[in-house]
Amino acid sequence: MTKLKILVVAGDGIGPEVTGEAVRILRSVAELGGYDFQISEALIGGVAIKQQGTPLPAATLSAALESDAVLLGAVGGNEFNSLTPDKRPEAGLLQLRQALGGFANLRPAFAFPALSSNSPLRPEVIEGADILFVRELLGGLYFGEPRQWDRASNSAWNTMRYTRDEVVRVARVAFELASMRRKKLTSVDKANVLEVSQLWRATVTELAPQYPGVTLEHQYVDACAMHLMNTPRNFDVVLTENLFGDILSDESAVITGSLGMLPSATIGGKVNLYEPVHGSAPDIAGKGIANPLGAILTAAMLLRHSGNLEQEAQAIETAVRKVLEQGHRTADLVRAGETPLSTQEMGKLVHQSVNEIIDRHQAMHAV
Ligand SMILES: NC(=O)C1=CN([C@@H]2O[C@H](COP(=O)(O)OP(=O)(O)OC[C@H]3O[C@@H](n4cnc5c(N)ncnc54)[C@H](O)[C@@H]3O)[C@@H](O)[C@H]2O)C=CC1
Ligand SMILES: CC(C)CC(=O)C(=O)O
Ligand SMILES: [Mg+2]
Repeated sequence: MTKLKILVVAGDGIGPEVTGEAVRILRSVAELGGYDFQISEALIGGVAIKQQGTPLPAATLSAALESDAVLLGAVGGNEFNSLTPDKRPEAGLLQLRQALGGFANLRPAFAFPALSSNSPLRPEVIEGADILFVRELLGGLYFGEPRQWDRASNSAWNTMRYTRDEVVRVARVAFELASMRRKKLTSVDKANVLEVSQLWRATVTELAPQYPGVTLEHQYVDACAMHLMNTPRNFDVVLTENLFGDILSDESAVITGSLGMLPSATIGGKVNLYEPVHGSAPDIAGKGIANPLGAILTAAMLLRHSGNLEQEAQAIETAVRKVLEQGHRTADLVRAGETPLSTQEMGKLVHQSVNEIIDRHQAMHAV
């Protein structure tokens, strides 16, 4: 029997709202499949600062390290904006990522046919677009030392630093995933001006002969940002460093129709970390209107990568597609004149649909 110890760190803003819907579905998958999912919760981010004075309490960190998978909502909030980065809710997430050790953040972004009119891009541009970002998650500017805001000299600096080994390990993940997909890898950098990008490009190029079935191309990040919007179908797997991947994956929400649609999984470390791509969305938090589909699709990635439950992962993905095809939309996806569903209403519809798909599958196999 599949056993999974899942730690849920819902965090701030819409984090608890959207993870609530993902967890409801995970519990249901466990019940229908007879799996043993032990799901517990812990504090992270702004809520942890308020209750315990730190964005990543020791109890959260140890519970995370003892889990098979961590499901995160989002962290951050406007009330923390005046704090220095090391004290902010986001620091808790960066510390957690570092401790869990996952360095390859997989961020799929693809066009849902039912949402083609939600994208400002023309339907013929996005139709069939299916991109997998492999974003390096433990290096670059977010972690590089030195970092400082020196008020005396009115200057500030961060450091983008990578070692060859750090590039090799994430590039291997990207090459391998590309070889299982459409066999094209686009490595994104800024090698025309940054030494760190020259190391990145040289390292990726050096690995390429080990993956003869994969076509490798390089793009500068500025041009890539434009190509993603003009010709998204030309991309298969996109490999990039931490900051560039953060930006390009949010940009690619335009292909899908909403940032609220995008899931992610971080693999390669001691414990995999699963989080939707979006943040805590303070502008809509507490209203019950956030789109839970990114978080729900994140739960599907958790079942696939940590539970080896491919069938259940696909059941969730199919349910999301179906509910969208039936015309159901949260506020971020409605068009003029349409009535939006609440977060919970959308979650319940997907939940129902997942149950029906799994029930049907079980009935077929019982015959
Ligand atoms: N993984 C994480 O915990 C992340 C945290 N953040 C933090 O979140 C806070 C807010 O950052 P923003 O730049 O506003 O980014 P954001 O991703 O929270 O929101 C950007 C825009 O997208 C909308 N949006 C995001 N998720 C949505 C959803 N599920 N349904 C409907 N609409 C959605 C928001 O309403 C907002 O208009 C900041 O403190 C930031 O540092 C940002 C990104 C990732
Ligand atoms: C630490 C996070 C706030 C950075 C981010 O935006 C992300 O990982 O998507
Ligand atoms: Mg981001």
